[in-house]
Parts: sequence; structure tokens; C-alpha cells
Amino acid sequence: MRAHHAEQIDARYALAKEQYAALSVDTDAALAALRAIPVSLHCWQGDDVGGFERPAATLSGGGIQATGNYPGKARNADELRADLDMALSLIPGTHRLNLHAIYGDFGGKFVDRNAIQPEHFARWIDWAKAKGMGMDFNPTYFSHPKAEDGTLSHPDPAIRQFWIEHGIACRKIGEAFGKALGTPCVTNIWIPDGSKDIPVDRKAPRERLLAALDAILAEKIDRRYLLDAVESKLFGIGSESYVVGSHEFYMGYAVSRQLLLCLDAGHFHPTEVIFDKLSSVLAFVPEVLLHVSRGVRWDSDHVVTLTDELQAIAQEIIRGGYQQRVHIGLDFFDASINRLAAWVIGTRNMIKALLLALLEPIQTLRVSEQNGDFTARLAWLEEAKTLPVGAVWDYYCQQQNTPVGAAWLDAVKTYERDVLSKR
Ligand SMILES: C[C@H](O)[C@H](O)[C@@H](O)C(=O)CO
Ligand SMILES: [Mn+2]
Repeated sequence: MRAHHAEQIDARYALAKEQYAALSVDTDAALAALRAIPVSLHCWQGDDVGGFERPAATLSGGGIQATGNYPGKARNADELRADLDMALSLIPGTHRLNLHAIYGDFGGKFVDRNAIQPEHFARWIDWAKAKGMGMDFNPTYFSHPKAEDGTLSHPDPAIRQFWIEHGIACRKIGEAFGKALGTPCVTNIWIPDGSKDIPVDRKAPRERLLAALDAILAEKIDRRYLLDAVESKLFGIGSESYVVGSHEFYMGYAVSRQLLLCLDAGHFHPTEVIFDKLSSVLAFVPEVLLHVSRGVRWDSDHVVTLTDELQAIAQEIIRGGYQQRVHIGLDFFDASINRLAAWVIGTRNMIKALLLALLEPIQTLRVSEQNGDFTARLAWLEEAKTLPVGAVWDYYCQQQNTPVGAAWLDAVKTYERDVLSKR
């Protein structure tokens, strides 16, 4: 029965391949290109951004929130690894893991943020190495008593120094990941510093942040191991009137220091989109980190769905040939649905969007545009939407030994019954 199903998938793929070939699209080449694009899965979807610094730690402050109370969240790093193993088995391709600093294996001891070391992440390195995956990293500038009213822009030099030391420690950990795994670790700095109501002094915190970032980044680390990124935000919960690390601040900083700029899809005005920023920003910074997310009203972090914006982001990456310069990371946290399903839905959607972009009849589109035939350009952009991408996607999932169609949901439900419900 399964073999028959597999034959049907092959047959549907053969027909789709012919249809795309008639438009000069090589589906085999598209799938080979797709396999080479990793998506960095964010560890924090697995436990609502709690981390494992202390037993039963929860997210506090930072202007971010995971709403919902779905049962079965990971309570320690072993459970998180098991959940990730399960989720990754349902996602085609080889991807990456994006860890936050609060997710170390701390062995039951409290290790403060400025004292974390690569050894606290040795088990993650072994886990990733065994899977042939790369890892990315983030200092954690929230959920800590010293982060209650600012971090790198804090007026108190002692507090700033503590967080500078955390940033330095995290870059060392990122470097260790890069060395051990043979692929550079993108280490992304995001801080929540800001103000609920209208500040009088917008200047001094930004000057302090700039100096603190320079102190963190003072040591040059080989780009074969570590890539530094900085992430802006428009507003957070409790920082509605002012965010120190605004877009203009980090854009200027990344350009002047030639760092990666992180563009989080949920960090701009509600109707502002990031796809059109890629070709602009990449004219001035060497590489970009994406935090692919879905903003809904005030929340920047809903599970990624196959929206127009997601498709446009993927199109810009592929059309621009930016696969080596754009690092795709995910950033959402939803505690109201099965957390593994959230990873699987969001990641599969990201990959589907890339596949759609790789299957565009790009030659026809480009020639139409070059000839000024905008009628044909619009016509083909619309025709492309109903080409048989589903047949190519199913074939890819089968080829990668991952469930075809919604079969992944059965696996998640079984895992929920056998594992998550017992936590
Ligand atoms: C947990 C992450 O650091 C966080 O989501 C950050 O990337 C962000 O986007 C904050 O809104
Ligand atoms: Mn983000």
C-alpha cells in the first residue's frame, strides 16, 4: 500500500517535472538547490523561552511573551533535544539549531550569564555534530534580575559591564560551535532596552549601547567560526515609546562595523514588510540574518504561515542569488498549540516558500520585464501560483524520508500521547 502511494507520488512528480520543463524550470535542480538551504530552528519554541538556568524557569521581562498553556513543554535540555529530534524527523532537509544562552546543560548548578562557557554547551555540540547540523547562538538579555530596567544601555556602569561580559562569553561559545561543527555560528545580539513612556533623553542610552557593543565586539574572531549579528525592534511590551536598539541604530552600526544585520519580520510597523529591505540592506552589509516570524497586531511572534510576505522573502533570496549571504532563522513562540507542531508547521512553510521561489518561471518573468511587457510579467506571476508545486513538494518530502502531506501530524499526535502527555 505504501509502495503504491510512493509510486503515485513519483508519477505526479514526473508530470509536474514536464509541466515545469515547458517553462524552462528544472525541478531536479530546484530540489538540489533547496537541499542546500538550511533553516535555523529556534530552540525557544520548545519551552516558551524559559530556558534551563534554574528548574522551572520561565520567561520574564524583555517585552516579549509566550501566551498559552499547552501541556508537555520541555523541562530540561534532554527533553528539548528529544522534541527537536522528533520535529526534525518531520522536516525535509538538513537544518541548523539556534540556541539561546539560557539553554545550556548547567548540571543543576546556577551559572550566571557572565560565566557561561563552551563546556556548558558541549552536549548540544555533540548532538548537532551527530546530526551533521550547524548551530547558531544568542546572548540572553532578559529573564534576569540585572535586566529589569535595561542591559547594555543601562546608566549603571556595573550593570552594563555585567552584560558586556555576557556578550563576550557568548561570542566565545559561538566561536566554539563554529570550530566544532565546521560552519560559522551566527551569534545575534538583541536587547530589550527601552521605555514605556516618552523619554526625555533618547541620546545617552544609544551612546552607551554603541560603546558597549564596541566593547563586546572588540576581539576579532575568525569569520570561518563566528558571524556577529545585531537585531533591532520597533517596540515591545513596556517599551512602546522608545527602543534603544532601533532599526536606524543597528542599520548604522552594522554598516559601520560590517556586521550582519538581523531583520525580524515582526519588528517593524504592522504593515511594514522586510522582503523589500533585503536588496537595499545587502548593498551595504556583508550578510543578513533573518528572523522569520509573523506579526499579528502587537505580537511579533506568531507561527510562520505561508503568507504573501513569506513567499516574497523567499523570492527575494532566490531571485537575488543571496543564498550564501542570507541566513534564515525562525523566531516565534506559541504556547497555545503543540510546540513541536509549531516548529514543523513554521519550518515546512519556510521551506515550501523557498521551493515556490525556486520553481518560478524566472526566465519568462525576467524577459517580460526586460522587454517592458508588464502584462506578460503580471500574467506569469499569477499563472505561477497554480503550477503543480504540491507534487514537487510531496516528492521532496518522500525523497528526504519525511512524511508526505499532513502525515507528519499523526506522528506528532502519537508523540504527544506517548511522551508529552506524561511530562
Ligand atoms: C528570544 C529572541 O531573542 C527574541 O525573540 C528576539 O529575537 C526578538 O525577536 C525579540 O522580540
Ligand atoms: Mn527576533
